[in-house]
Amino acid sequence: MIRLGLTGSIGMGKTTTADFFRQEGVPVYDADAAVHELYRHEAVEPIGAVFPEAIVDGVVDRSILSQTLAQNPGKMKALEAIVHPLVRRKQQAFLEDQELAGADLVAFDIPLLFETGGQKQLDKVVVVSCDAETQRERVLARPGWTEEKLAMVLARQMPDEEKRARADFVVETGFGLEIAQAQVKDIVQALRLEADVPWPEDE
Ligand SMILES: CC(C)(COP(=O)(O)OP(=O)(O)OC[C@H]1O[C@@H](n2cnc3c(N)ncnc32)[C@H](O)[C@@H]1O)[C@@H](O)C(=O)NCCC(=O)NCCS
Ligand SMILES: Nc1ncnc2c1ncn2[C@@H]1O[C@H](COP(=O)(O)OP(=O)(O)OP(=O)(O)O)[C@@H](O)[C@H]1O
Repeated sequence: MIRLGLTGSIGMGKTTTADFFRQEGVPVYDADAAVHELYRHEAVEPIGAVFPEAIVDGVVDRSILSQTLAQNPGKMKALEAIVHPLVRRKQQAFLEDQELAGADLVAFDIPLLFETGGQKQLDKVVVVSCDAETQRERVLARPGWTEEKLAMVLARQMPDEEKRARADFVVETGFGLEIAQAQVKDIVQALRLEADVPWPEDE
């Protein structure tokens, strides 16, 4: 089984690109979705111990958490120390399920893949990328996002240029959906060919 990482900085188009992989029949683990789920269940208690104001009706309120972090960016480290080990556990469970199901190719959509060293457990990495101005416009168009919040997030992410340099494949999302989808098809085809190569027989 080939384990493919899918990463890219904020607003680069990871979610959209992950859906193109799903359309090619590739099961995709979604780290952001895992965090959303954790904020309703396992992460509520440990986050409540450090950020009591962020627990509303028994779940983590992301907008309150964001406000706390904007006032005190140093607290992001404490949050990551709680969230990242829980996310890794969910990722491991996904991998085991897919191994049992006999999948030939699986992808892991992980925003902070390089920043957390997660690529070491994967075989190849796809970086999703576009120009910085398009990225900024996309993020600031989202409700609740400001220049300050974007700067706080970007400061904790590896620069796009460095990610591109480390990639096995780059999907360009600044030229429309069709071009990006065609690139995904090519990547999946190349990886499936690689996975099909039979091992040389023992002599
Ligand atoms: C800061 C929070 C509250 C903002 O929530 P909100 O719903 O507004 O945004 P969302 O979670 O969709 O994040 C949007 C993007 O921000 C980036 N981002 C999120 N957390 C981080 C982080 N700790 N460091 C760098 N970038 C981050 C990612 O590119 C992500 O895709 C939230 O992102 C959070 O709790 N982050 C800490 C957990 C974490 O590290 N998640 C990253 C994926 S494992
Ligand atoms: N290939 C593309 N062509 C045109 N627009 C795109 C393309 N890929 C993504 N977009 C647009 O860019 C925006 C951000 O995309 P998406 O939500 O997939 O990014 P993301 O990397 O998952 O973001 P985040 O890291 O912030 O969660 C969306 O409005 C999406 O429609």
